[in-house]
Order: sequence, then C-alpha cells, then structure tokens
Amino acid sequence: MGDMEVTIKEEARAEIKIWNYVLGYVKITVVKCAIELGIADVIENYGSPMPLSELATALRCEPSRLHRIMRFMVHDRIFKQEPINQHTIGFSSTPLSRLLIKGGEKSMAAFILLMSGPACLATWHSLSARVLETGNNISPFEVANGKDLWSYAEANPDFRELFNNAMGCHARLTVHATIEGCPEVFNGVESLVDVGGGNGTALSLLVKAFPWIRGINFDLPHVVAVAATSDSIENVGGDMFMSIPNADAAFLMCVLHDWDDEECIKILKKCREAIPEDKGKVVIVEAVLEEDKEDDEIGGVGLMLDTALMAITNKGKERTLKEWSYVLRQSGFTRFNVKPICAVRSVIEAYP
Ligand SMILES: C[S@@+](CC[C@H](N)C(=O)[O-])C[C@H]1O[C@@H](n2cnc3c(N)ncnc32)[C@H](O)[C@@H]1O
Repeated sequence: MGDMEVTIKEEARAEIKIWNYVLGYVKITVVKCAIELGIADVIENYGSPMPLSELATALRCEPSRLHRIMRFMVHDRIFKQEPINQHTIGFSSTPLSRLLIKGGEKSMAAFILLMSGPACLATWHSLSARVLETGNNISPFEVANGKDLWSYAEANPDFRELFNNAMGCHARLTVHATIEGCPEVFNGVESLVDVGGGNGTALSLLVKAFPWIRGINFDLPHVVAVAATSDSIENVGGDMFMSIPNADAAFLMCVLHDWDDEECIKILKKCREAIPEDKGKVVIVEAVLEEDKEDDEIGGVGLMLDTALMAITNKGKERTLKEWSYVLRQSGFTRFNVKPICAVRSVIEAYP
C-alpha cells in the first residue's frame, strides 16, 4: 500500500470520527429516550421477536418515529432484528438491552439517567475552564449547579434519589463480580464497615452471600437516613474524615476515586484506626488504570471515568497501580494485592 493510500484511509477515518464527535450526544440521548419509554422492558417481556407495530401500540408511540429510534439502536447493537415470518421482522433483546431494563437485576438505567440528566450534563460546559485553572478551586459540577456534588444531593431529594439509585445499579453489577471473582476476600471477616456505602445495596448483597458477616453501612447522615434497614446491617451516619466505625475490615467501593491523594490518605488512615492491627484489612473496589492500554476499549472507559471524575467531583481521579501504591503506603498499609474482577474494576486488599 502506497503512502498516499494510507493517508487517504486515515483521512477517511478521521472524517468518520469527527462526525462521531459532532453527534456524540445522540448515543446517550437515544438510550435515555429508550429508558424513559421502557423499550427494553417491553421487548424483554414480549418473549419473542416483537414487530414494530406491536411495539408502537404497547408504547403508545408514533410508529415511523419509533422506527427511526429502533433503526439507530439496532445499528448500535442494542437490540437485534430477527425474522418473524417471510414479510415481518421483529426486535429482540441482547445482553446490552437488558442493562437498560428499569429495575432489572443488572440494570444500569438509573446510572444513564443520572449522567444524561440536566445537573450532570451542564457540568461539561465548564471543563475547559477547569483545565485552564490552577489549584483545586471548584468543580465544573459546582460551577453549573451552585453546590458541590454532595451538598447538591443533600439539598435536592430527586437528584439524591437518582444518584443513590445509580450507585445501587453499579453496586449490583460490581458486587456480583466481586463475590464471584474473589470470595476468599471475605473469609474470616466477621464484621465489615462499608465506608461511603450509599443506600446499602453493596452491603446487603455481601451479607447475603457471606451470612457470617455483620455489616455496618456508613455514609453521610442524609444518605443513611434513606438507606434500607435489615437485621444484619446497622446504618451509621457520620463523616469518614472524622471517624469510621470499628470492624474487622473496611470496604470502600468507588469512594476513594472521588478524592485527591491527600484526602485519600486521610480516609485510609481513619480506616486503619477502625480495623484491628493484626488481622484487619481494607478492601478497595476501584478502577486500576493501565497506562499502556489506553488504546483498548476497557482502557478507554477507565480514561472516560477519570475525565468524568474531574468534571463532577472536585479533586477525584482514577489511579494507576503506582498511584494506588503511593496512597496506600502513605496511609500505613505495608502489603497489598490486586485482582481484576470485571471490565473496569479491580479489588485491592491492603493490610497494615
Ligand atoms: C460514588 S458514591 C459510592 C457509593 C457506593 N460505595 C457504591 O459504590 O455504590 C460515594 C459515596 O461516598 C459518600 N460520602 C461522601 N462524602 C462522605 C463523607 N465525608 N463521609 C462518609 N461518606 C461520604 C457519598 O454520600 C456517596 O454515597
């Protein structure tokens, strides 16, 4: 292949890519529309390939407009198209569409509604200002919404509910992967404090899988006030920068990525104070960025998460193994091991 041919192909690829940027928001907004209409729910419940006419009737939609939305989602492999007979084709579920079912076991619907809602979307307009400024001033989220993420959630019950449900979605997927991928982490752990445990979704799955564990769901007072209650879980409100309830192990899932290194070290030192020196440990579930893998799809998701943290939380970031090692050692943890458990999450066990 001559140089000229390579250049033309690269230019053609660049042109396709630029249109993907021009219209990048279409993907998230079509998926948001599909969730709001309940398309994945109706197709899944139908049980066999569903013709457009029946889908339109069930959703009370205008068929030609629904057809255009469905055509896009079939192209994006959210739904499949299968023949029903010689003349008609129907839509079927896929593993991806099942992630969009509202209230489904593996639903990510609330997370998509959170990120495509006005408070989070408005954030992105001040990303360039954030990159330009020096020091840790205020996050784009705060510029757009007048309050940092946690204060905004406290003051806006609807946003708070959506945020907690979104975290619950992620927790269900990730905790199942943790239980399957490294159950040995919970051997001998009689009490577990979930630091920043949100509405308690993660802990309720953990105590169900490992019934010998007594759980403490620890989060800000306004969060635990609306958390589910159960016999094996105590909800405790407080501030993890001040003190953390005592337990054999502290569990932190997607909490440390909201804070900078200094803040993480403060939280981890509080965790150390909360666990026994001899047999205590912290269990961290987070992304571990692999710098040399940024070209692959999983690496790309890690970098998108990192950018979202810069926009939405003030000082949050995703970390490489070297960066995790730094914050753990600075907090007094001497040994740790890391195990990937799903697409973008790993479990880090760290010992004093
Ligand atoms: C990104 S969410 C993660 C929730 C949960 N661990 C999960 O993965 O689903 C971070 C959590 O940290 C909590 N949080 C923030 N600041 C806190 C503080 N100072 N003390 C305790 N929890 C805090 C938030 O309320 C929120 O529930």
